[in-house]
Amino acid sequence: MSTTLAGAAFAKGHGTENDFVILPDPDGALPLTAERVAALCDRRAGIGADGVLRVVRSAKHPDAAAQADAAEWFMDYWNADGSIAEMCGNGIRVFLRYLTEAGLAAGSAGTAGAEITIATRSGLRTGRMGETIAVQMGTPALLGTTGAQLGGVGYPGVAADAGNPHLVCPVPAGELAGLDLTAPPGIDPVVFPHGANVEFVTEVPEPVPGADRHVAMRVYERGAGETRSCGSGVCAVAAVVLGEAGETAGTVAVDVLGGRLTATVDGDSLILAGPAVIVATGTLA
Ligand SMILES: N[C@@H](CCC[C@H](N)C(=O)O)C(=O)O
Repeated sequence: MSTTLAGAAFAKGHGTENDFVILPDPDGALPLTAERVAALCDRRAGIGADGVLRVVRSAKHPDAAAQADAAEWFMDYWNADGSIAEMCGNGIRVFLRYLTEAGLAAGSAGTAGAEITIATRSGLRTGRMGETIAVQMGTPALLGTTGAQLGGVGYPGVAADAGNPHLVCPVPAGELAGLDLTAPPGIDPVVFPHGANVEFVTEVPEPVPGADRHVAMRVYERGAGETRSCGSGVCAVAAVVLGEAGETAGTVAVDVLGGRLTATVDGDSLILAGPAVIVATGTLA
């Protein structure tokens, strides 16, 4: 086993500009550490990304071996600061795009309409391939009211578990763009002992064809800072928006800084849909 990442293949991809370095590592042999992940994600001295997606055979990783019968591949997700997270909704779509473009998806799995199931630290997730990729994420659990502090202002919000922890805070129309997310919002460590991703969300009056509700969101991600999109955050936002309206079904269009995602809820089902592209491949020096 090598002691450095030198010579390792990589790809770079993004989903609504939530960007990732992808490391194909079928046997789980790369010596990945928090420091090396942070160096890869450094936007000046590294490749630059919000996180790393390591592509490992489920059978070869202790966090996924129990899922190996149902999913050949495990998304080993790391945040830009080197911390490990349980879930990444945009990461799943980029991971699936990588699998198909790299020829790692079995059979006809690369063709439009085909479904691919992968393992994550929060369990199995299945995506339907196409120009956009639609992933069955399951409905986040809503865990009650709490709040965030930003610039000395308190924002009441709802805690949600989308496989990873979220806090969804509605803000008045017109305030979203002016929020200063250069520093982490304050959150209650009792409610969030492992930190949280914080979404600020506001209604958008213009209707979106095919959607029942239209909102805009900005997010401060645990382990990455403000990012241009967060798929699991969109799931949490959709669950909160529909929940507060007393609805159990509907499609929510969510504008993020990097584009638009949709979340379609129907009972326990939540399908997150949006684009995912691979933009570069190379070899680490
Ligand atoms: N951007 C991701 C979420 C990545 C993990 C998150 N920062 C955490 O620590 O939970 C997404 O698209 O869901």
